[in-house]
Amino acid sequence: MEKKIGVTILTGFLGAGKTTFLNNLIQKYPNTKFAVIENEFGEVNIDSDLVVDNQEGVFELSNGCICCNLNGELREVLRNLLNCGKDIDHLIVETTGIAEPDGVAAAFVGDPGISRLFEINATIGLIDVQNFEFAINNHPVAMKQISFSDYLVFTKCDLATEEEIKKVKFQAKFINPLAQVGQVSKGEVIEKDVINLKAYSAEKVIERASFVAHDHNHQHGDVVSHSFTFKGLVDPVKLEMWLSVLFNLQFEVIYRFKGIFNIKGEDHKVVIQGVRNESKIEIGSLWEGHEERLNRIVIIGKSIKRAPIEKKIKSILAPDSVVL
Ligand SMILES: Nc1nc2c(ncn2[C@@H]2O[C@H](COP(=O)(O)OP(=O)(O)OP(=O)(O)O)[C@@H](O)[C@H]2O)c(=O)[nH]1
Repeated sequence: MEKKIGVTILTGFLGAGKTTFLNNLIQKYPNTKFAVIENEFGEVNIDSDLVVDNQEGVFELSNGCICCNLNGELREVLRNLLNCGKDIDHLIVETTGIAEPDGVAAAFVGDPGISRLFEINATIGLIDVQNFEFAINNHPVAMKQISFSDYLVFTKCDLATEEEIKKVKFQAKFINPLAQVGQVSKGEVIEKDVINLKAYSAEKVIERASFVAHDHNHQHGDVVSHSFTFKGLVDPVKLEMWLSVLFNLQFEVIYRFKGIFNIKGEDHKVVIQGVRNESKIEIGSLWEGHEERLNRIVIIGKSIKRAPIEKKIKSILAPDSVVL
């Protein structure tokens, strides 16, 4: 099978340090051939001129926001990128500071033509520790960016005290308990192997889910994250019906969905992720003999109530199942 091009999406509120991070990232991997897509809201794309040392080219998407009206053009740029004859290992998409990253990720997850050739690695969310409070209190999109990220990088740590950094990290983890975290100060190259996070792989989802405490909810403003753990065999047809309603009708309030299911008739863990109105279903590892077959779900979104989901969970279990 042809090797897919890894895709990393950079998100973060205006001025959070996305372009700075991008340049550091490219320098960190001198042997990786990067293509970069820069989306800028204005007609003139300045950020593309700020990307340094990139051999494989910077593709621009200007005068609109990639998460909404430029999504068709994103597909066009991806096609051009594949046809340009360059040997590309990894694609980085820098979104505008006001973009909703799920719309961009959905293009890579849901479009079969794209997902055949590109493999989403992760969404990296940049958080300016100094501007965090202002951004989340005044701009719902900043909340969404944090909620959706797989890896959160706290920037401008050189300008804040340890105490301030700790407070921001605590709050961000509260908003998104699934994300891994890192931090940078000006000019630093991030240590983590960020282009190989593989956050969308079944194994990584299973690994991250184990970090989230059982059955709880976190609330920050109107963004809430609920996690559920329950025993029993899940009926695949009922599950599919529920998720299809969730992803098609409620995707505007559900920012992120990750679930590991014990499906009736299946010896492997089934991992389902929701990205906007698209979903990704993967067969994960085998349930080990000694392992307790627990279903786990994490949902992050806006003003989501816990009780209806609990009710729904009971209704997707096969009739002979035991509920925790
Ligand atoms: N002190 C300090 N400044 C930083 C750091 N990261 C970025 N900056 C500065 O913050 C400003 C904004 O950084 P950018 O990388 O352009 O931020 P951006 O998120 O790409 O900005 P937009 O594209 O406008 O949303 C620049 O002046 C950077 O030099 C950091 O870790 N420490």
